[in-house]
Amino acid sequence: MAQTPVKVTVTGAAGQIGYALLFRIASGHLLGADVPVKLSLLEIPQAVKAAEGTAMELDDCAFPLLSGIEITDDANKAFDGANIALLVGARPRTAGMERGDLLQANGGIFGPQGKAINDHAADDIRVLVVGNPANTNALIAQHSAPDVPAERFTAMTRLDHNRALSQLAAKLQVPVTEIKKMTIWGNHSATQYPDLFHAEVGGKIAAELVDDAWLRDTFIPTVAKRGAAIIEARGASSAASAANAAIDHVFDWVNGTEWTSAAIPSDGSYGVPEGLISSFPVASRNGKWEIIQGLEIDAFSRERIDASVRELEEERTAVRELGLI
Ligand SMILES: NC(=O)C1=CN([C@@H]2O[C@H](COP(=O)(O)OP(=O)(O)OC[C@H]3O[C@@H](n4cnc5c(N)ncnc54)[C@H](O)[C@@H]3O)[C@@H](O)[C@H]2O)C=CC1
Ligand SMILES: O=C([O-])CC(=O)C(=O)O
Repeated sequence: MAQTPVKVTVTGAAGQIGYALLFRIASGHLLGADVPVKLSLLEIPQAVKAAEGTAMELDDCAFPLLSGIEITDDANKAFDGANIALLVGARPRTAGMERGDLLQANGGIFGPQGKAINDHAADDIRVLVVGNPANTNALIAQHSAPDVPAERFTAMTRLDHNRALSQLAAKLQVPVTEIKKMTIWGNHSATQYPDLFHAEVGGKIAAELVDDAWLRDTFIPTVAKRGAAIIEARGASSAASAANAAIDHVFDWVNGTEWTSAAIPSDGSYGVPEGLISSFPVASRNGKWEIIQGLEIDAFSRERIDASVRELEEERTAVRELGLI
């Protein structure tokens, strides 16, 4: 008998990341080439028609693994029975908007979506938040879903991880596949810390293969500010690379990996306050993320991890004060 399709809900489905993401989910890249999927697209009412257009194109691909598509502006329907939720739709910061306004606006999206997940999703629901500010949006959704195990709420730093791999590979003139144990720590923001002191290239520590000035003044800021550089160059934020990273995150979560980066709820490891959704070096075993333990953190790394974690704490305090968590 054919396997029951996995229900994948994508919010912001008519947006630019949605357009790059849906076709790869439907063609088997999210879960595997033998796993049938059912897509559920959640959009705001004004964008439902555009999502319907994307669904027409999905139909026109005749993907063998795509067993159905539903489109709605009702979160309760969209997450009903969902096994995977990709929360992409978010309120972008616009001119004149204060940080508090941005958090409040996103609270109005991620709070109700978290509740709908809580009330309607399947027991094995896994949530990846892509929409910015991703870590704190994930925290808001998680707090609105008290019946879902907290560790099922994650935020995306895989794009930062992939950017770090690519920058280092270009510098050392090696294929990305030669780089192991790359880590992004902290927030998906300019304070994130891409760590070369645990990354290895051909068995050697990456930080020892590059000069200090390049690591500090070129590598770290290039990775951390890559999102802004893409916006500057394209006139729009990263879309296909963000979709690709979302695919990588979920594929590894479900199918396993020995080392990558993901923002997951802290258990207090590495001095990151419990409950913050912060990026760590992680493995995925038996369908669960585990923080890789036992790494030595020197003073240089400590300072940078702490700075990014401080920003996450400030965001948590701000959403607490707004009553969003
Ligand atoms: N974590 C990461 O590494 C990255 C995160 N991003 C973030 O991803 C988000 C989406 O980016 P794009 O697709 O380029 O934006 P976009 O503006 O093209 O699309 C967003 C879509 O979300 C929809 N939407 C808004 N509110 C919604 C709601 N309540 N329910 C359902 N849908 C809703 C909009 O109608 C729109 O179609 C942004 O917040 C962006 O900053 C982008 C790149 C990387
Ligand atoms: O700032 C944005 O919207 C895009 C973003 O997160 C990234 O490219 O890392």
